[in-house]
Amino acid sequence: MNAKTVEPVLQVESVNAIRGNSTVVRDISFTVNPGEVLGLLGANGAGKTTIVDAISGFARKECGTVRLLGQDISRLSPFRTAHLGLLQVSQDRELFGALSVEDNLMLGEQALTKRRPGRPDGLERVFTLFPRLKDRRNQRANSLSGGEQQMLAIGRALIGDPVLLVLDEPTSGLAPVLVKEVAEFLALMRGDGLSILLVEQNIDVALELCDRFMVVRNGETVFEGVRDDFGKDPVAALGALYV
Ligand SMILES: Nc1ncnc2c1ncn2[C@@H]1O[C@H](COP(=O)(O)OP(=O)(O)OP(=O)(O)O)[C@@H](O)[C@H]1O
Repeated sequence: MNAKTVEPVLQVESVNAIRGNSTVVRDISFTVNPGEVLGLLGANGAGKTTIVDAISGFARKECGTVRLLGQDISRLSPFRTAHLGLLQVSQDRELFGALSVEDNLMLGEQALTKRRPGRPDGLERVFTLFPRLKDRRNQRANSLSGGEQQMLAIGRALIGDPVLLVLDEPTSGLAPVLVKEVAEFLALMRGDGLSILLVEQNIDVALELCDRFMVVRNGETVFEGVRDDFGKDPVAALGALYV
């Protein structure tokens, strides 16, 4: 495939983003190509969430451009970017605890229905990918394990048929056994050819899943590259970029 002919799913150009009254992210530029998993990495407070929030419209941009499949989405609200297929799963998952697994998933389908009316059943596609959600379809979301809740939050985004899936630290706060489980279902999604922007602090998970890596520190990009760029000890090389 000729790389020059492939239109990126996401193009971010020279974005500065604001939290409160401060510019906490400066001059961020990157692309996500179709079927690629781009890892956005960095230590606590480096600016990862602000970057993805600026892309999806949750955080204010001071300047810069964001394009989704070539369309300028820089000034759109999160609601509009979601309807164009940029679906973000936030760190706190934002599930409706008192609602069933199935009802939580059906809420995700609303984004799809507005964008592409008439598309057939997404629920079954999610249940095929995550049979455990099918087993628990009538259970309340707040009765699920942490890993299952993450699976549900991602399933709800998948049901909206994302052009780009943005995952903000899906393994955050999970016990090691659940981190492994989440990594396994992310690998399944990767195999499905989804385009994913993955915010991740866990170096092992990132190295396992990402095609390319971008590391930020103090709101600026300090590294962009592929696994081979890390040399013989990628865990150490990547860890050194965090500090
Ligand atoms: N509402 C706010 N007002 C001012 N500064 C903020 C606000 N929210 C976040 N910040 C600051 O912005 C910077 C970037 O935070 P951000 O949450 O994007 O980092 P992060 O890399 O996602 O961190 P974490 O991994 O802890 O979620 C931090 O220095 C943080 O203190």
